[in-house]
Amino acid sequence: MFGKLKEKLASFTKSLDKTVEEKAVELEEPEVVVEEEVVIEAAETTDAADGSVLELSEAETADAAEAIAEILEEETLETVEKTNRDEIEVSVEGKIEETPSSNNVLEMTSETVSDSKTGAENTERFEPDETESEMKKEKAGFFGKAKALIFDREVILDDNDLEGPLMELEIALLESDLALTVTDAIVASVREQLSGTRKRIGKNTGSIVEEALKNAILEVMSANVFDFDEFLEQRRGQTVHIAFVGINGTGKTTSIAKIANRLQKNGYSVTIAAGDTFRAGAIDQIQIHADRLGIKVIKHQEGSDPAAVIYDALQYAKAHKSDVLLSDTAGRMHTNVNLMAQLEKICRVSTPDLIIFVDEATAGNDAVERASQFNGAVPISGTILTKLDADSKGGAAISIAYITQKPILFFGVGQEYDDLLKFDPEWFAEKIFED
Ligand SMILES: Nc1nc2c(ncn2[C@@H]2O[C@H](COP(=O)(O)OP(=O)(O)OP(=O)(O)O)[C@@H](O)[C@H]2O)c(=O)[nH]1
Repeated sequence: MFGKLKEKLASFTKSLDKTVEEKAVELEEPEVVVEEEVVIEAAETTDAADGSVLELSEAETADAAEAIAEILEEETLETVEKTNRDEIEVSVEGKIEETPSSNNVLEMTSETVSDSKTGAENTERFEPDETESEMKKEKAGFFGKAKALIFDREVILDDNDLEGPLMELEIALLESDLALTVTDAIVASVREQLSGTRKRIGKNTGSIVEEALKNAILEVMSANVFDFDEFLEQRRGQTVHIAFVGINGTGKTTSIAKIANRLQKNGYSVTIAAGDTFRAGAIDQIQIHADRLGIKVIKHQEGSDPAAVIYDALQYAKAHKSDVLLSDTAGRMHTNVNLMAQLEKICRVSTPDLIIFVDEATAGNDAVERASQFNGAVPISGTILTKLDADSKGGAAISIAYITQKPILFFGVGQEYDDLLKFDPEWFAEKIFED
């Protein structure tokens, strides 16, 4: 899902990660953030038989080796060369080995680094007459500090650093069918979050960029978040009328069937109004779904006044204490003035509690434009975006709530009745960043 958008966002994060990495500085006086006990415990519990080899987990050893490698500056090596003490070799295969030094020169290879940090303090620590257990603790303490050095870094990005990557982000979003205003809002939010502020980044540079982008997307997608289930729950005992509007063929009828199925599973009784009297076969189509689900359909002849059908259906639903009435309407182009006027009439006569706009995610910016136009004609309560399972770029899903200032309610993700996901901005944001 959202393959192309993911790809483009990943390219932006990668490019900015590189800048972050380049600008990251180690903190001069790091706090010891590593739990030393963990290292001590690992070392003590896996002592080799001869007592000279301490086993660490692979990850800890890799971290320790990386940490030590980082802090072994030339100057440090010189200091160590001067000290007459035991050497500690850390190999990336997972062992810390104490080896009595045959001479006082330390060798560093890509696989092996030697403990040194700063001379005097460590010279004292590794005196040969210390007990083994004390030595282990000291080593662990050293690794803790060494790791802290590497893990505790920070970065400050300025506008110059962000300019190139943010331009890349803007293009990526526009190419993913995001509306211009939404793109601008996301770029501005990312800039605001990253520019000028000190960011502690620890070891993982990637997370701050991804986090900023995720926050920005969440911000624009969370317009007037509305809980459909809660809305219905608060109205139990009344007949809630929900009308579905949109253009032709976007999945309105199928979405009505999916919602009906979901409502029934949640214990609501449902009636359907066959309000698409315009398209040949539309009444039969909704009837087929209703038969499968065991739902009563109120219908008139093809070509009759849809407002009248829906009005009748509402009276029926109320009289039969149906919890929810779902009204289908004919698909119409948002540009067709007469049909949009007819839609206004339907909504005036039957006063729906919710008007749900249905469009397909694959339509990208067109869907956003249509949502905006429908919302101008009748006050939509929210959107169902269908066909997210098809190759949508993801832009419409991000833009539509921001442009209409009405929430996305559900995503259609297939042709089966259960292929309906309740919208959750967090889920969406996770989805576009998952591997
Ligand atoms: N892949 C996929 N197909 C869907 C989804 N929702 C609907 N469809 C398919 O889209 C096609 C059109 O769906 P309809 O429900 O007939 O669309 P409509 O908006 O009612 O069409 P009109 O009656 O012409 O206004 C059908 O083949 C559906 O099975 C979805 O979420 N994913």
